[in-house]
Amino acid sequence: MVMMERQLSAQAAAPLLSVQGLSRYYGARIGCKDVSFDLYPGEVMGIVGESGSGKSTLLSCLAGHQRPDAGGLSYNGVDVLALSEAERRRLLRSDWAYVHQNPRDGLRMGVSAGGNVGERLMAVGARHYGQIRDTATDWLGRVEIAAERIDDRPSAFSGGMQQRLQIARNLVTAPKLVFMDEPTGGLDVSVQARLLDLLRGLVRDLGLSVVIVTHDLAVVRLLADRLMVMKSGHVVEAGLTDQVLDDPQHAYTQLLVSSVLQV
Ligand SMILES: Nc1ncnc2c1ncn2[C@@H]1O[C@H](COP(=O)(O)OP(=O)(O)OP(=O)(O)O)[C@@H](O)[C@H]1O
Repeated sequence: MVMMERQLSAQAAAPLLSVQGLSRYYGARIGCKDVSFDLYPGEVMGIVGESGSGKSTLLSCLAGHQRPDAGGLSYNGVDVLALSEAERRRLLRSDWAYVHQNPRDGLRMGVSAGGNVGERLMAVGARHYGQIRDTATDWLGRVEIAAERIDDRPSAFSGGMQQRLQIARNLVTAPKLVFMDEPTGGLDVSVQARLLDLLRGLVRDLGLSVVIVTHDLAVVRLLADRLMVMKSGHVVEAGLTDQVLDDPQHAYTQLLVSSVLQV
């Protein structure tokens, strides 16, 4: 037991996720190439770049949705690429979460809002119906969905509500690492701003470690501690978010930043 505690405290100073030389090809085409970074507990890493730069490919390799062709990936010191399918699924259920851009990809549309949140709790062992419903109600409140909507299906919700429900479904099991793919994309600007505020509060309150992909620099400015800029599958610049955005070194990052300023 003491040894386990020692191991855990040693891990607190170690990276949660460690990525080395990750590459993924689609035939001869580069999806992403030679990406390396460490993500520490409680840290938010933003990945930005134009369409086709490799953000989604990288995120799906990190989250275990596709297998990289080369490179290493370890989580809490465990070699993720060496896990069996069953072990990987357990990790995805217990420690990781994935927020899709389109809430329909991350929700079960035929199941009530409460059921969408509750079934995640059941997947990690919760059995007491009353407690599951109470926790689901609490989480609906945290994402600003009225408790009276608990039995409604997501199809009766607005896009912003659906996205907030997807976030509740993902965070209810207290994951340590959350992958987010354009979580505010496809929403009205005013809805985006509110959702972003909500996400920022949750990330801070829960001390989440996050890898977030977006093409929106305002999203990373608000959420990300660090930033990686991708172009044609490669990371062309990386650093603290404010540093990269206020003083971009690479010509492509300068272009990204200045094109936002001109809008
Ligand atoms: N399933 C696939 N088959 C073949 N090539 C693919 C596939 N998915 C992505 N690619 C290619 O890999 C490269 C990176 O694409 P990716 O979707 O990762 O970029 P992205 O930055 O996420 O773009 P977007 O912001 O538009 O989603 C592109 O050249 C793309 O054409």
